[in-house]
Amino acid sequence: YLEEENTLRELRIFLRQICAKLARNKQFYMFSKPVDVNEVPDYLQIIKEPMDLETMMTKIDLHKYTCAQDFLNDVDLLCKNALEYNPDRQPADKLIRHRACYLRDTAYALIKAEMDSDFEVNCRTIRESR
Ligand SMILES: CC(=O)c1nc(NC(=O)[C@H]2CNCCN2)sc1-c1cc(O)cc(O)c1
Repeated sequence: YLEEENTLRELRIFLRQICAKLARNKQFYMFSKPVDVNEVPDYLQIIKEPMDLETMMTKIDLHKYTCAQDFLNDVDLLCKNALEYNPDRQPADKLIRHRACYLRDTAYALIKAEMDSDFEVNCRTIRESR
């Protein structure tokens, strides 16, 4: 009903700002679009549920997120995928793992800093009621 739609609209506007800010960061370039299987051919054999910032932006527009935690669950998935696909101690893997953890921690910090906690409680209530 109307108040709920206003709340969810405000959530989408907020999440688009967070997602755009993450996508602007050059360090997160490799997380900004779906993994290119030509670049990493074995990726889909190892990672069963890929996630990236462009897909998350599309999910916002498709009203797939009804609270900030739903969005952060996809941030966690993106990060977990990078840790699983890059387990080695070699520098290339360690750098990608570091950037994935930095992206995750940045997303949580941005949302905690910029989101009213009772706004998120309101969103969770709407999510539970649907
Ligand atoms: C996103 C991700 O997790 C990713 N991981 C990689 N790991 C490696 O290449 C490691 C794997 N272990 C052995 C040494 N190489 S490349 C890569 C990636 C980077 C892009 O610029 C675009 C893209 O679509 C995917």
